[in-house]
Amino acid sequence: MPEGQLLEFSGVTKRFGAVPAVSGLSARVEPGRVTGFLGPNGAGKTTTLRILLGLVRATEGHATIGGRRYTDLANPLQTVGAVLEASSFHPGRTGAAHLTIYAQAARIPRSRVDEVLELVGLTDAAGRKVGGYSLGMRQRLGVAYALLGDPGVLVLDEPANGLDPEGIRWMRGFLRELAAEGRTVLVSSHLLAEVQQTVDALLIISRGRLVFQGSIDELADTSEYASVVDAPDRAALMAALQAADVRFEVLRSGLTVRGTDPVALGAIAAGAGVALSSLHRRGPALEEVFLELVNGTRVHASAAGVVAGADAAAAAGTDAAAAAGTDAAADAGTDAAADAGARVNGGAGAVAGDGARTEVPTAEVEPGPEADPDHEPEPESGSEPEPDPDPERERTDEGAEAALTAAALDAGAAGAPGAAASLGAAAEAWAAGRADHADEAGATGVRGAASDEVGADETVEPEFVLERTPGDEARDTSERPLTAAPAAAYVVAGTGVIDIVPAAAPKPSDASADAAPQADAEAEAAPDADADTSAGGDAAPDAEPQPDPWAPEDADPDVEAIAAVDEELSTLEPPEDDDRPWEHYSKTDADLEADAFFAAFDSSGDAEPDPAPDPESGPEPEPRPDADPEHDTSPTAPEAPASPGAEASASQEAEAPASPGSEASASQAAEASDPPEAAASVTSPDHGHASAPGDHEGGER
Ligand SMILES: Nc1ncnc2c1ncn2[C@@H]1O[C@H](COP(=O)(O)OP(=O)(O)OP(=O)(O)O)[C@@H](O)[C@H]1O
Repeated sequence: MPEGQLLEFSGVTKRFGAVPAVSGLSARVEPGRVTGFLGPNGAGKTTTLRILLGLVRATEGHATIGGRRYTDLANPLQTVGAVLEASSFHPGRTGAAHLTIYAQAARIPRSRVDEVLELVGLTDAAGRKVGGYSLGMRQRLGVAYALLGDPGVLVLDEPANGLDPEGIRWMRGFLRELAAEGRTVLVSSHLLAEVQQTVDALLIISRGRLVFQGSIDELADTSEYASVVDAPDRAALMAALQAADVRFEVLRSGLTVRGTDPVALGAIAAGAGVALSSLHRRGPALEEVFLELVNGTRVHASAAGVVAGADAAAAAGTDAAAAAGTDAAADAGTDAAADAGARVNGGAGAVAGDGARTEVPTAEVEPGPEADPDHEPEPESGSEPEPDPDPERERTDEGAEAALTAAALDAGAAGAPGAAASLGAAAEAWAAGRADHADEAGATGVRGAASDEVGADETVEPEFVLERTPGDEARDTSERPLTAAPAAAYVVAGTGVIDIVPAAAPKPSDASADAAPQADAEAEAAPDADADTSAGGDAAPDAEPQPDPWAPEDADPDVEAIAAVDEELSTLEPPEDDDRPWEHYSKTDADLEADAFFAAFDSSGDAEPDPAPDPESGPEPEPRPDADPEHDTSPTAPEAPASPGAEASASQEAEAPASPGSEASASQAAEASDPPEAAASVTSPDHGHASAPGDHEGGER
């Protein structure tokens, strides 16, 4: 039986620029229980969980799992199963293929895939592509992924999202079972009602601060509770209570007693031989208590030290002021003063939950008593960050850090041979590369490698996925030569769910590592063999012959194995009962002809012939009488959009409409000649690294 581990947060603070996402959070999460991690939107739950999972670096403090930081775990996948969001699975892979690939990378027996699919009730849908899964099915798949390594710790971010009532009931029972087995289960939610029936313990945060820690029973003060008792013979009951010196109020619903709990009342009635018709405890609605805690009008002793200096901003109901924070306060290390509502002038930048930068309206907050400059903020319990023993951790390049994290995350075991090791090494190669070029992160458009600045998307999702911007090619080849292209790399979604990206074979003229995500996208297209995959097929005759990353002699053996698993487990045809047939639509010959016909008109206005075609790029493409789907899915296709050669190909493709019969390639070129779009599809936060099934499935719509 897997062993649950104690999770500890010690003075965890995270600031994104001026935005304090988490402030001095100290808490414990015990094994053998389901712990709810509650807070309103933007309270800092996800950030805290990401810190726990090593996906985000804490500004101060640390979080440990069984006394170790995540990055120090020997077998992370077997220790912690985590799902931070349900949507980051590649839509072109089947549920079974996803899990099999992760299992393989972590050296988990393949039989475990069937087990976890069964556990989450997805056996029947195992062979369907995730693009056709409902949100609830993705949640289940996320849980299956988390359980793959049979870990003792489960960390689930809003697992009930998207589940129907039956699914929510299932999830509740399932989590309780896992906790009953001794595992540590930490579940976030922004609704108390959602977790109320499931959790044994609660952590509640508001604006990054812990405001409650304890059991649900402890949420309200015992003095706020009353017992209501009644009996068919009410007079006899009243006499019994009076004899026991218990004061009561007579209401229509029964006798209301304060200060005596229901057990004691039951005993008194039993002692007097009075049969009861009702006995229950009545207290303030827990939802109200929760709201009061998060808006700062109620302070609970369990977090008294942490929330000391009651938050004037909260009292004034000015969330914006709290979110804005003040640099001055942060600099002075007086978070309490910042929250107390030091006057904030001007709008402040903040990042919305979806990662988009938004302007927080100016909030003028009169300083409350705690904003008094003489006011000494109370020390936060346990918030003193321990000095980090490892100076390496002090590096500010979060991209590199995240790469290392990812390497550890899925490698299964440090130094594990085979796929896990080679993939981990690849991630480390990236990490090293990023560390050396941290200052270039913004310029090269590597998302997630930026600093803590507000607006920087610091999630780890794209750490190994380059969004190419014009000029990247030059930097890639001259300023950042890679001595060896990684055999494969990870794509870590912002959610923490990881995908494995086989990379293109190294090639001097190409930053081959950059092609990896595209290769992944195309890898998905390959089994489907659809017609208008990309312009790569047409580009092939013009460009230098490219090594085929999928040819057996060029492919890393492990990558090949992964591709084989993919192919084996991917259904080429949707099942008959498929409820999303459009996800699997493949273009017919007639569709292709129509595309070609209209593309000729479109291109005549949009795609000007290139007056000076690059002489290096080879001869004009041969006009083709028709668009040959086989040709379009040429193995060289993966490299075209992401490599420098692709631009040359694309510009040549723009000429194609002038050549009779080449309209089909023109339409494909139009799709391929927009590298930023291709890059965006690789790093979409909604899909981890793919924006839509059609992007990867050879023109499926
Ligand atoms: N990468 C980032 N860059 C800048 N600010 C961020 C970033 N990630 C989170 N934040 C900010 O940190 C705060 C906490 O966000 P977080 O996502 O942790 O909250 P949450 O409690 O999980 O919210 P929700 O319930 O809406 O998911 C918010 O103000 C958010 O805008």
